[in-house]
Amino acid sequence: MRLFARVSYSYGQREVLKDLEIEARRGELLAIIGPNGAGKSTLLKSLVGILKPIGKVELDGKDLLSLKPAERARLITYVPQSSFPEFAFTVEEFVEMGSYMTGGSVEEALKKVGLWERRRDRITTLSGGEFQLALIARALAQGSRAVLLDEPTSHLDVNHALTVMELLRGLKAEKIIITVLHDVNLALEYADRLVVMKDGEKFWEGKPGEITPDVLERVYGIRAKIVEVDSHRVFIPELAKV
Ligand SMILES: Nc1ncnc2c1ncn2[C@@H]1O[C@H](COP(=O)(O)OP(=O)(O)OP(=O)(O)O)[C@@H](O)[C@H]1O
Repeated sequence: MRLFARVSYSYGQREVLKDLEIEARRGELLAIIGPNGAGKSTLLKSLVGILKPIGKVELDGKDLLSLKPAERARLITYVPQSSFPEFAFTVEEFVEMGSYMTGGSVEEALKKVGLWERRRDRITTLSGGEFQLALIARALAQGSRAVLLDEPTSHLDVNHALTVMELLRGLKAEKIIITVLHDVNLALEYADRLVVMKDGEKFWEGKPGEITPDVLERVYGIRAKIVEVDSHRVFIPELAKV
């Protein structure tokens, strides 16, 4: 399974994606990082067809931009930034919304994220971290080949953030997984490949082990170090801005 895209996108006169090329394959977790406003969410929305970019988006050679929504839903799924729901669905009903266009398995999705026991609870009774897992279950229930996630760990404590990242690591064997992350250390630890975005362009791409502090300093406009701790690479921003 392979997703390939080359896209530009403008909001009105303002071009926020500038002929950006991206490729993702099953078996590798691709993380997109970069500062606020770099265009990360716009890129994901362009890849899944929420926005209509100029260019091409292909999944296993199929042109996603020309497909009808129901056909596209079988191939690619978007997990939006978490915002807590106001409505009174049960967890199971919420996850069923993912499967209704494609007929994917709700039970399998709930079991995969560990919410099967909570399926009859109201979605509003879940914690923020559990709700994020429900969002991922809803995406899995869609049964698509590619899942694109927008900052799935942003409201989570470190334990829940690791749970989500472990889940994604487990899913990469069966699906194309692309995730936007704000936490550089989660990206360094879990991604097989990193795309660093700045001002609507790809600023750097490579393996997490290859990125240098200089790249992160230039893209985030800070001073930083990358140190090795127990054979993990850890990004440490210098706290006082110079
Ligand atoms: N609906 C919109 N209309 C006009 N401009 C928009 C719209 N959505 C986003 N933008 C602008 O496009 C640029 C890219 O936004 P985008 O949300 O893709 O960035 P991001 O990298 O995901 O940012 P963040 O990390 O803050 O979520 C920003 O300058 C933003 O202000």
